[in-house]
Amino acid sequence: MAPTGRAEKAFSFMMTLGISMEEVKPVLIKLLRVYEGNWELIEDDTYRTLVDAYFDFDKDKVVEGERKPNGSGYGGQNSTGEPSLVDSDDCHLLTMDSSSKMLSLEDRKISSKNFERKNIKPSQTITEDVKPETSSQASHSTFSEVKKISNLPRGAAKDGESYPEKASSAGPRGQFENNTVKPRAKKPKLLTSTNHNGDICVKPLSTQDQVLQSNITIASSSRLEEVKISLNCDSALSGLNFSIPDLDVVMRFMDRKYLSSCKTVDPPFSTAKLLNDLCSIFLKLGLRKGSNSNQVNSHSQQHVIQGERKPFNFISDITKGSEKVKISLIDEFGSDALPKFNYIPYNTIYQSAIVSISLARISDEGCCSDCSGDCLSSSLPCACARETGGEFAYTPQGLLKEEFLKACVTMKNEPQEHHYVYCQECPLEKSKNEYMPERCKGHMVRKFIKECWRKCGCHMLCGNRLVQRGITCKLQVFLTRQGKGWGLRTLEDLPKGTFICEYVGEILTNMELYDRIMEESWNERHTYPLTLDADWGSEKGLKDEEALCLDATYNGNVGRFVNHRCYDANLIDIPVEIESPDHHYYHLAFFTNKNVSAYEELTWDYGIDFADEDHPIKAFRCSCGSTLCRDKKQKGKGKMKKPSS
Ligand SMILES: C[S@@+](CC[C@H](N)C(=O)[O-])C[C@H]1O[C@@H](n2cnc3c(N)ncnc32)[C@H](O)[C@@H]1O
Repeated sequence: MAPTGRAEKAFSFMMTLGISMEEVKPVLIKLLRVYEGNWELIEDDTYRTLVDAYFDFDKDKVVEGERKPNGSGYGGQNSTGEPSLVDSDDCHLLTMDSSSKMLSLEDRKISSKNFERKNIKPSQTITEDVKPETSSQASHSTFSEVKKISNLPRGAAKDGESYPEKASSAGPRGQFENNTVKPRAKKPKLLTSTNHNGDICVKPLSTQDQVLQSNITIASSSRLEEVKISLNCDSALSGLNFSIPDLDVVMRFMDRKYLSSCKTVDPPFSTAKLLNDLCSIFLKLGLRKGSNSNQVNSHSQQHVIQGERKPFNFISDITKGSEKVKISLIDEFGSDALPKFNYIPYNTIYQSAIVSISLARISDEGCCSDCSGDCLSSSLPCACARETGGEFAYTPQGLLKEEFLKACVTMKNEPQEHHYVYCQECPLEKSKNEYMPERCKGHMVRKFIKECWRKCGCHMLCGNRLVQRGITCKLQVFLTRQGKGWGLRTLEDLPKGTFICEYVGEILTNMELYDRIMEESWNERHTYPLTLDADWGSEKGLKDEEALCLDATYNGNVGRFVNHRCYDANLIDIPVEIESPDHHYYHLAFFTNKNVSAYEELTWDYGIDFADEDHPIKAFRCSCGSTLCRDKKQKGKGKMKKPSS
């Protein structure tokens, strides 16, 4: 029996706590029985009941060993005196009731093996074997090469024409000045191995030295750890199946116990109790992990012999600590290789791109040096709101304003002739054929947001500094089921207008991108370049070094995982000016354009025109699943009308 949508969501949520489907399933079935199928009670308060029930179940199973007869377990009362939910006999029967689509116990055990660092080979870094690239090859482009560039995701299209998508720029948080990505090795093999090192993987499985590790820092006053709280594990634990649990998971259990459930206001609360609980949760999770990891080894051997099962993968933070929030990655099916790229939180110049950032270029009229505090709370909008017609684009709650969002969505979905500008010499056409470039096909005029920046007098927490403060939502990279590869989803409900993330990559000139595509076979399954062309049409004689693109193939952030959806995607990409007053360079930020529920995939419309016969080689066969899908080659698709916004 395949899990229902609600069960799937519950499993996905528990996965984020590092608990597999196999482990959750018996508890969930029990709860459903006890609550007579009332899902609300289970889903309430972000699955609090399920987590608590699982935890009690797990505790009884692992710590107490053999379950006692009815009365002391889930059928009676648990140690906290709360009614328990499952009895041991049923539990056994229910565990046998595994559906073929769910991970079996073997899956879970084997999967843990994949957490081992050895499964992700120590990578060569991007600094190895590097040679600078030249862009000179571009001038020798042939017709077939020209065709290849059409493989890129393309920008919002005008009447059936489409162009490389726009993206935006560099270090919103002011980090990229003079940061140049070291020249990339020419062989993709080298580069693609730069991906995940130990920092971002779940720790290796239980070993004696881990077991005996002590003084594990759980909190500190700052990174310097002037004052810190450490956990000290008793060496007697080495005699048990104990392995250091993932601290992130421990903290989430604590959050759940105290914060999400508002237990902090209960009379029994005390700091000492909280810290004791932290220790006991650490112990319980460690024992669970230890007992799992012991089983892993034997089963992973079985895996090799039988060659049937593949592990699933879980990485607790793909950002390597470079974002304010951790972003996990999960492959519930164990069916795909881990993504190979280097995580960077800010756009970074690859080599020749010119991105002028200087305070002198920001005029006094172009910033708000006289402001202080929060610009959004002042009675008159400051100079930084001029770009958006004298009104700030953001609400005091940190969301995009409804009217602004609506105007952007309308422009994207229903572009009019006057929404386009045309270059005299289009960099895109020039990169395809330098000597006889074709006529510019037009670039969509974009609505920009302008954020306050360093010359402004306001606070870093000013409401007009949203994108530059970085990602704050709970996000997860996951393996999609529709053959789209990896995708991005939210782990929490998000209101319309929420900032999700930027699209971050290497800043390349258009020529460099072309060279990159030509030099390499570019046979990769997925492609990640975008064109920052919002300003191309409005300037005469744009220099090559000013016609910029972003490529997240080798270096990028979580934005590189956002898949395409035709028309009714839940994200919209909006150009944001932060540190660079000219619009050669800008940031491309994703915002939700509707309310999005937890565990929904986040998608944006790449603007690809699948019907464009001039570009027979498509970037991909679209499987977005939208009833408005533009890829009419997909079976069962008729002529689709654009939605009105
Ligand atoms: C920017 S990447 C998105 C992340 C990518 N899925 C991955 O696994 O890394 C763009 C690529 O994802 C795939 N993709 C995105 N949206 C898709 C869709 N609607 N249908 C099929 N493939 C899609 C295509 O291979 C495309 O070249």
